[in-house]
Amino acid sequence: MSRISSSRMKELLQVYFVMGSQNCKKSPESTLTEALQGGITLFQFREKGPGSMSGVERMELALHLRRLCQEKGVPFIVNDDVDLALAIGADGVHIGQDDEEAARVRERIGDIILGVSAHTLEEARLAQDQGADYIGVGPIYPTNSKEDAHAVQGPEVIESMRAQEMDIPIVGIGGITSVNAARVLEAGADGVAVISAISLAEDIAESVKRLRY
Ligand SMILES: Cc1ncc(COP(=O)(O)OP(=O)(O)O)c(N)n1
Ligand SMILES: Cc1ncsc1CCOP(=O)(O)O
Ligand SMILES: [Mg+2]
Repeated sequence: MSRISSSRMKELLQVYFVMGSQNCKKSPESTLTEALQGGITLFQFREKGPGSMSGVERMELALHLRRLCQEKGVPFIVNDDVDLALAIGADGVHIGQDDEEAARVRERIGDIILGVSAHTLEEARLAQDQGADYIGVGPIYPTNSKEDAHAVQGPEVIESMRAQEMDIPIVGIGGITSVNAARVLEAGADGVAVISAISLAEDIAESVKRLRY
């Protein structure tokens, strides 16, 4: 296997659904099934925060959701937990600045997808040098889905990274909806990463379609 190409990574980032059972009104299985029917291009299992599962229950949920993604050919990324990603044969891992160091994670995971959160140009450059395939930038807008989120940055942070010749695949995250997604793409993002605009939507498949450009 070899590392994913930048052009393929950019395609996969178009509508990136990030979710754990704690984010869902319906069951996580139905929520993901409907999101897949709507056309999400990438999925991140983020079972974390108040109300989330742990232990065997969490592992079983991960395996079930991974199977749903496999059936639709959508890559399955695990948030934070490199051991879980390796144990279940995930397609990738997403880590932040407070997680295990990106260079070390790259050594452990081989060529599967590595996403790293970056809030500044310096963090973005370091992530790229340490083997990230994409960076997640945000929160772009205010979010209710992450208690310890950094300060809101606005789409300008992506504009400024692109102006400094950062060509790495970028996904914006935080408070993104069908109303403001176009602005995030205009700023230079390759796609949008979303929790609540999909997981809490009345019509989940339709909410995904409205995020696709
Ligand atoms: C696509 C994407 N971008 C950013 C994040 C945030 O990661 P992190 O800063 O490690 O925070 P947690 O999600 O772990 O709480 C993400 N998960 N996905
Ligand atoms: C995981 C994460 N990282 C930065 S903001 C955020 C939460 C995004 O959730 P929402 O799309 O509901 O604002
Ligand atoms: Mg993290």
